[in-house]
Amino acid sequence: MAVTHPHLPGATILGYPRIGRRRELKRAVESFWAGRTTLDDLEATARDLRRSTARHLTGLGLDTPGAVPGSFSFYDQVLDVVALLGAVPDRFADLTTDGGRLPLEAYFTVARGEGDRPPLEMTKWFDTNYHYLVPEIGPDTPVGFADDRVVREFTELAHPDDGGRPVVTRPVLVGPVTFLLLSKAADGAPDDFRPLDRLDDVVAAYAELLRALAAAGAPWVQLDEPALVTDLLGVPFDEVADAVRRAYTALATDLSPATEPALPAQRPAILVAAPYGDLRSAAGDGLALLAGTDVEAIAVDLVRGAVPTGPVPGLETKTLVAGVIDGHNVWRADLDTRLATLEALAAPGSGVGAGALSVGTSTSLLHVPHDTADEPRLDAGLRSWLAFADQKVAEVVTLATGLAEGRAAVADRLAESTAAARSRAAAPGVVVPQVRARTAALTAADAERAPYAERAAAQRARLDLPPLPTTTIGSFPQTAQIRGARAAWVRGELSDADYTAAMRAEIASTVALQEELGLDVLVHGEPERNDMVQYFAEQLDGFATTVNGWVQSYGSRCVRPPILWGDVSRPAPLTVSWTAYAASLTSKPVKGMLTGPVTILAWSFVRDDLPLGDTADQVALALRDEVDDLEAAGIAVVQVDEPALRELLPLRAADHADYLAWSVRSFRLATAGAGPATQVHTHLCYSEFGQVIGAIDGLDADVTSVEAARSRMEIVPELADAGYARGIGPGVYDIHSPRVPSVEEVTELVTLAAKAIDPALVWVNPDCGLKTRAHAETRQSLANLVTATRTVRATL
Ligand code: MET
Ligand SMILES: [Zn+2]
Repeated sequence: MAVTHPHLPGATILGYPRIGRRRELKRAVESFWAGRTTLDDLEATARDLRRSTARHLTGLGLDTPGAVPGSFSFYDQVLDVVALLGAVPDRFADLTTDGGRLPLEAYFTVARGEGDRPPLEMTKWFDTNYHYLVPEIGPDTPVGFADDRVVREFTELAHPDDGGRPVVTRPVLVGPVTFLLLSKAADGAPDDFRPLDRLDDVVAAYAELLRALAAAGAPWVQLDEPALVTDLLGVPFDEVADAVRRAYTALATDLSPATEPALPAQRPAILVAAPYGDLRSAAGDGLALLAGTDVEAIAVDLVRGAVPTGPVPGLETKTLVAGVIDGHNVWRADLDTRLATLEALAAPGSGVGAGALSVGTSTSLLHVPHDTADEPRLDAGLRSWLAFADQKVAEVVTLATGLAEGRAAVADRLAESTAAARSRAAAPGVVVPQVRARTAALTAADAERAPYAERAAAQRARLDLPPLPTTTIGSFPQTAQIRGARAAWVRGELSDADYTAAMRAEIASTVALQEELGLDVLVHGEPERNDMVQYFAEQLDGFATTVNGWVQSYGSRCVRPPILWGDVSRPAPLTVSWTAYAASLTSKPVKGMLTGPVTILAWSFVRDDLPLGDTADQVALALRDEVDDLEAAGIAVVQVDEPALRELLPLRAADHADYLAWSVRSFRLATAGAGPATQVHTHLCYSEFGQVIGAIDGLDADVTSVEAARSRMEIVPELADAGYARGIGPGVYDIHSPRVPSVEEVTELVTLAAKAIDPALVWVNPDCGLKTRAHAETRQSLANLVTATRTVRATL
């Protein structure tokens, strides 16, 4: 039975950036890690940040109880649930206190590892650039209500001790089903054990938390269940549905202890949020599923997901939070059309039958920067088309006012939004006829190179490489000295000429090092690149970069994604002078290094007024021109990195074919201008590639290097089984740690690879670029890699 509950406020957001407008939390956490401040200092900074954020959001118009999300986290929202439950892996068990509580210091240890205790693994959160920590759950992992931090954070804002304005927030947590579906089985768990087997225990702990929140006076709680919008978790919909039904039947009930049945319902009203995609798919109807439970409200993503039309049984007793403002991108919304969507949903004749309607964001605003006002250097026109988190809050509030009071009440804001949309559509650079004409004229032949056999022969003749050629993935250590030179150059303290000289000196020593080590295909080392996407975005037309547009990538790590706002073209060569300089220093082949179209899009804010595949073609053509210029400069090997190929894979299986078609095509467009004697490499990392094996083959690169050390070359037999028959460089050591791999270790992995596929195809290289490593360990690791390769070569 549903409890009587207050209506959800008319306007809300699913979450807000938590790192701080000036990255206060990042600084505070890092200085605590460095031992410069105490735990008390850190807690105090965090409390101030929560307080100022809550009051700020109230001031922006989220001013009714429950409207402000309590979405703070010290590191990661999934790790927060691990802490809530005390569900820490055995190797950290000694860090918990009585009752399984994980003190904050230990919380960070679980996130970051310590000595020989590796941290939880990290992986991408749905189709975003945010990384969460993967819980490890086994049959005996402790699960209980171990930590009341959520309750304390609620209370501290509802009853502030600084005499300031109280804010009644809506605590936000990852829901129990999504938590378990994102977990992996703990080491040593029986083969048939799945984390979801612990659902009842986890739900019991959430029920206790809900009781405690109710006792503290929380009217609402938000449980995020994005597991409902994806087919990528490998669990059939029926099983997810069954888990959701069980969890929310247990939670959305009167939680009074059985011994005191006369007590009123002892829990907050529950909002289940399903961000990042469509609740309804060929696999099943998640909206009907949630509507059939007794939760009080459901938040749907109406940016990615379709707007429901027909009746949804059960929805008549619930609030529908219509996520019409994109939480995942930076564009100002066309409020007029969004309001029309809301009006249609709210109309008594709409047939959807929601009991009440709230206006919300499609996802948490975690994925966008704070405020466009912090970007004074951005072109004023472009800035007026953007909405960062604060602008999005204002949009939500405007729409809610328009819905409640009629269009007249927000007429001026609707008009402003329409005017911004018009100015954007008409602005120079948004549509560039020459760029459009070039993509429109593309034919299938533009994505085709000569047959592989012909290429392979031409490349053999030109490059004359030994069997098992050795190479690296591109970057060499980005030392403090390199970064210092760049910072001084950006500040204007180092002249262009001096900066170029400093980078050239770095390139020269990197080339010398590779020659000394005896590597076969050299690289220039990428010292001039601040970041593998930003470097290109800064030079291509159609992109803008920000100064304060930080978004959390993981933990205290933040990135500033470029904004792709217009048609993309290449005004001048991007990389040629550096690569050509490196090549002038050696007689060995030097590999040119480009970032591929999919990765450039994945790590930027992309435009919403052109299909992604079309934008990818534009980027591809810019890169194609660069490949031409590299060839003309005599470069014989060009690598186009696509580490994000798997990351952009849509959450729904039905969308995969289309995505794989345009992503593969854009890579081929970028590279197919290369003549047969030019060897094209690609590089993939960061994920399991099982789901995109066909696409890897489809890229038609002459050589593919791929992260493989931690999985012990697993990808090689998979590729061989799929009929892949071009060069393959499975990574032979993990570059994420300073550990130097031994000769024996590398020998073993190279041997493994050479057994799993035709040894004539195998290349030897690290898992990924070396930019985060130090010099000494890099030299030693690569020396071992070369020695090991020579040993295996001798056996062939
Ligand atoms: C994340 S993939 C990185 C590839 C790039 N060429 C590098 O070596 O840094
Ligand atoms: Zn990589």
